[in-house]
Amino acid sequence: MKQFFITGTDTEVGKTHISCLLLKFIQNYGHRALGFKPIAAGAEEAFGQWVNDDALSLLESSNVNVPYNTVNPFVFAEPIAPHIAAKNTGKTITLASLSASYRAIKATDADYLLTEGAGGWALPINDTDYLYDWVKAENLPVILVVGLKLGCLNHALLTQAHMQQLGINCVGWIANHIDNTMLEQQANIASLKERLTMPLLAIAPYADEQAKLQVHDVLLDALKLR
Ligand SMILES: Nc1ncnc2c1ncn2[C@@H]1O[C@H](COP(=O)(O)OP(=O)(O)OP(=O)(O)O)[C@@H](O)[C@H]1O
Ligand SMILES: C[C@H](N)[C@H](N)CCCCCC(=O)O
Ligand SMILES: [Mg+2]
Repeated sequence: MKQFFITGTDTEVGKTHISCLLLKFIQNYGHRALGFKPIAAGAEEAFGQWVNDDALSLLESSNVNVPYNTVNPFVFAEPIAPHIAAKNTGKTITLASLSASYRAIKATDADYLLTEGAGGWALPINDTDYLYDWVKAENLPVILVVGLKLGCLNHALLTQAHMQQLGINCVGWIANHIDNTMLEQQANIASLKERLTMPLLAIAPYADEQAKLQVHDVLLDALKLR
């Protein structure tokens, strides 16, 4: 099973959007692809349980059928920082519980498992640990989604610097056009290409969910599709 962790330069930068496009892209190569959203904050009650839109989108874009709770083991009603939501509801997210949930979803027959983070790279999960501690413990290769907006240079460069400090294998970044009013979009992509040491894997246009990724050949290598 090939496994990747999808992080982003911030919350609301398109991690779910890109993860869903990647799941479909991988399926076009004849593989079984499944999404995992270990921690989600912001949910509504449906079918007698709390469900989160990201997890539902990932599930819809997957071609492996698994129960909701397997895709999203930690779900909180309030759209707030998950460690605060956990504290408010008397729950604790631990590295061990994340890994136990991960073992459960890895027991499926998926060829590809894409895990979407929550928020940006440095997401607290409890008083002491961060989601990146889990990514490191699981030794997951990472794909960084850069939401193109003013401020993304700082976010992308700091994220890269921290990943390098931790010895994380970031296989590449994806430029996601989330703000069609942004000035100098191409110059910003060029600035990132000059400064990020990992390859640009794809560019996602500003568009609805049917949008196609502009795929660079390196994406196939990064995803081990060839
Ligand atoms: N390429 C795009 N073009 C237009 N809208 C986009 C694009 N990518 C994302 N969006 C929109 O931006 C919003 C945030 O995207 P998305 O939910 O994928 O972000 P996220 O990083 O997964 O957020 P979260 O931190 O909540 O998980 C959504 O409304 C989504 O539809
Ligand atoms: C609710 C939101 N959409 C995400 N699911 C959670 C974002 C957490 C951000 C934490 C932070 O860095 O401040
Ligand atoms: Mg999301």
